[in-house]
Amino acid sequence: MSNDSQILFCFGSRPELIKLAPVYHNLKSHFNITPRLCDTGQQKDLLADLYQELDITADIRLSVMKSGQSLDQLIATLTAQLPEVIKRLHPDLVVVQGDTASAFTAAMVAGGQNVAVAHVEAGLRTYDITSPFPEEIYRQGISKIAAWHFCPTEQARLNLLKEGHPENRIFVTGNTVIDMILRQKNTSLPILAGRDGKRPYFLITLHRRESQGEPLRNTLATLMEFAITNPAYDLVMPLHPNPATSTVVQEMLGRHDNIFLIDPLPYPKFVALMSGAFAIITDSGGIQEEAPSLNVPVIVVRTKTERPEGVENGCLRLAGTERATILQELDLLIHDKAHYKSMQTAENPFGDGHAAEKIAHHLKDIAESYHT
Ligand SMILES: CC(=O)N[C@@H]1[C@@H](OP(=O)(O)OP(=O)(O)OC[C@H]2O[C@@H](n3ccc(=O)[nH]c3=O)[C@H](O)[C@@H]2O)O[C@H](CO)[C@@H](O)[C@@H]1O
Repeated sequence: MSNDSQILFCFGSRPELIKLAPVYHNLKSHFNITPRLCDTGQQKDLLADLYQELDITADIRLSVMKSGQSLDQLIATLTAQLPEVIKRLHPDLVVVQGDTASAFTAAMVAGGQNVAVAHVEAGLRTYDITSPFPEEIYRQGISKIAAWHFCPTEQARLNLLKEGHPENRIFVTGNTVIDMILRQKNTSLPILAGRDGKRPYFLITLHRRESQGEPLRNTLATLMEFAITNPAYDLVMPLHPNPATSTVVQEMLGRHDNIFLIDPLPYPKFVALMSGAFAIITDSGGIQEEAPSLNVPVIVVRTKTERPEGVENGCLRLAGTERATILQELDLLIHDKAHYKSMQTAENPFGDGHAAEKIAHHLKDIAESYHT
């Protein structure tokens, strides 16, 4: 590849940076290519420490967030600012990851400037644009624009083939988050004030937009009931900075002996917290992929998942957001040892830890083919 060839990564959230970091490091170490990085600023606070932890520096940091801003306003601001970035850097290829507003807008702007787009974590689908909302809209939109698709699983590839994408533009690589999790060094568990470290705990994260309102309240009331009736277990919950969820969580789960609400944790500490958990209750996407590599069962409090492979393999259970189904899954975990063991030992279908090197290899060839 000629030295002048340019790859630009555009991202804005914690999971995008976590999942793009292994690709970035592979391009640098195996091909001597340093991709340019444009951080849109969508989750500025969550990314602050992450750069240091991942040994990465962004070339461009936009500052697009305003308090109370809607996703439409964010997209409008990014649509106004990104063309200038792309014109100035003149990349041969723009790489986006996943399903955020930043990824969607970057793909749209790059596509509009006739710059090829490559999509990491392509082909995840529920085919319901209300769940996850608005991520399903963003990822379907990105697939329409992208010329190259890196799928974590064979199922994701089949989704894209069914939608008519050409076979020779789709690569099954595994998910880069597995590369990341397998390379995490053992970090000691964070000490939580007032918590006896010997008690088993459920780790909880909740932040999906479509759950806000009734589904979130149902889930939280159920978790409180579980905490009261099962005092031998602790519930530990790092709060997502989105006030729409954290305010309700504080109101409904605050001030209870075996419930610990904490600030978001730096990635290595969070991985340690996942590793030590009895089980995880979450609506996060990345955690559904990571936890099976740590042999920790996951209860997904969503009505749909775009990760059916995890349910089929037995590492994830889809509990929905209703009291009866959530309690049923939690009771099974604490009372049925064979069930717990089978979840704990189920194979992780989302990757083998070599996704990033495969993607980096393709990106190098692709960028070279576009370079003039
Ligand atoms: C619809 C959907 O599923 N979409 C997903 C969505 O992301 P998500 O739902 O996975 O987002 P979060 O749950 O916020 O982040 C998770 C990451 O954060 C780490 N973590 C967590 C708490 C903490 O205190 N400290 C941390 O370090 C954790 O280990 C994990 O790696 O967008 C991504 C980007 O496009 C997509 O890839 C992805 O499909």
